[in-house]
Amino acid sequence: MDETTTTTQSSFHEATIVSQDGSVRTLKVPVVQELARHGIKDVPKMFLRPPLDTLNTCFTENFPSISMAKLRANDVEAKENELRKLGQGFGEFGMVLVSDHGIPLSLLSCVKKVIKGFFGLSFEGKKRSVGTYDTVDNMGYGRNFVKPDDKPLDWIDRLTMKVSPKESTHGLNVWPQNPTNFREVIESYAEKATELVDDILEALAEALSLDEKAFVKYFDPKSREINARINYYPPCPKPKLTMGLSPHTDATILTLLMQFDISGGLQVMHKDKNIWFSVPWPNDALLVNVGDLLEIMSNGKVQSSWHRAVTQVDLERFSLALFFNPPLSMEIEPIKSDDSSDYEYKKVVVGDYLQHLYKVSPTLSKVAIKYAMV
Ligand SMILES: O=C(O)CCC(=O)C(=O)O
Ligand SMILES: [Fe+2]
Repeated sequence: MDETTTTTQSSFHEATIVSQDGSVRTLKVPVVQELARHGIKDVPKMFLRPPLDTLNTCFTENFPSISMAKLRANDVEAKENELRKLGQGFGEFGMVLVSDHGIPLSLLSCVKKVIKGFFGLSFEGKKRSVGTYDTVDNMGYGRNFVKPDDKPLDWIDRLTMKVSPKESTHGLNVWPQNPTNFREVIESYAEKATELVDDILEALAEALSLDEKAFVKYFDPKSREINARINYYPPCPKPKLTMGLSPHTDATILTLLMQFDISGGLQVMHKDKNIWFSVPWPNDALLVNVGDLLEIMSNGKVQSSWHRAVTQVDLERFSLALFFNPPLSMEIEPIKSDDSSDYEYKKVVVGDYLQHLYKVSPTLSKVAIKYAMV
């Protein structure tokens, strides 16, 4: 039978719910892709929330954007200019768009193709393709984040995999088997993306007048953690009453995002203006997002972004996030520089910080980072 015709409206993800008192139970959550496929008009209550402030969202042509080609070239003046934009963008929004990134467009096309191949399968087909994830938290297809009882659920389907270190997936059936080249393609992309992220971290160190290796030295190629998450936001009949991805910061050093098929959806809070901005994301540009750990390491000179994804009526959207982290057992702290004497952040163990963030999430504003503040 055709894979795409075997779905039913009664497909569910199993979501683990942790209540305030610590008790744990499992909730069956409708698969939003299946709801959208069946053209539902009434969004189930568990996804509804008070009307969104979307009318207050700002649009700007001047969103921070850097050219990697200029940053990597030998033209001193052009490089200085990109370094300034990088530092400024990370300081104001906690993110910058990256053009001329050097990752072949043919590879980006392959990434889109395998992702669409997977999400084009029926629900049962997807489950068969990915196998089970019994021992890895938050990995796998479609599990929702662990949420307190009363919080509305996000309008999203997800697929999360460990990319690095490779041994960490040993024995687990963590990658889709269908499409057959899924893993190979995403790993090739992650390899190129890692070079890009290393270059950005070196550039950032230069922009902040730190030693060039100040950040990348935490990123030993053998031990660093890279997770990949595909976010799929199907069309939603009630965009003002739902959220694709609730406001959050990423528990990373950096996150690299690519998106398709449409450019709207991601919004970010401006640090001082306290207004949501829609990210004007050109085709084929990538987006690099500051996570909480880089905020700590830079002693607040760059800020992790407070961001969210909204839903849209007739449009579907995919994004692929690569989350870059040091090993969970590593300690990080603000990097000493000549001009800093006051440290606003303290030493934390990466894994402890991540656990803290997941424990307190979701929150209405950026509070998890306070755990790492003096
Ligand atoms: O869909 C997007 O653009 C944002 C995704 C995101 O914030 C995440 O995966 O952490
Ligand atoms: Fe995020």
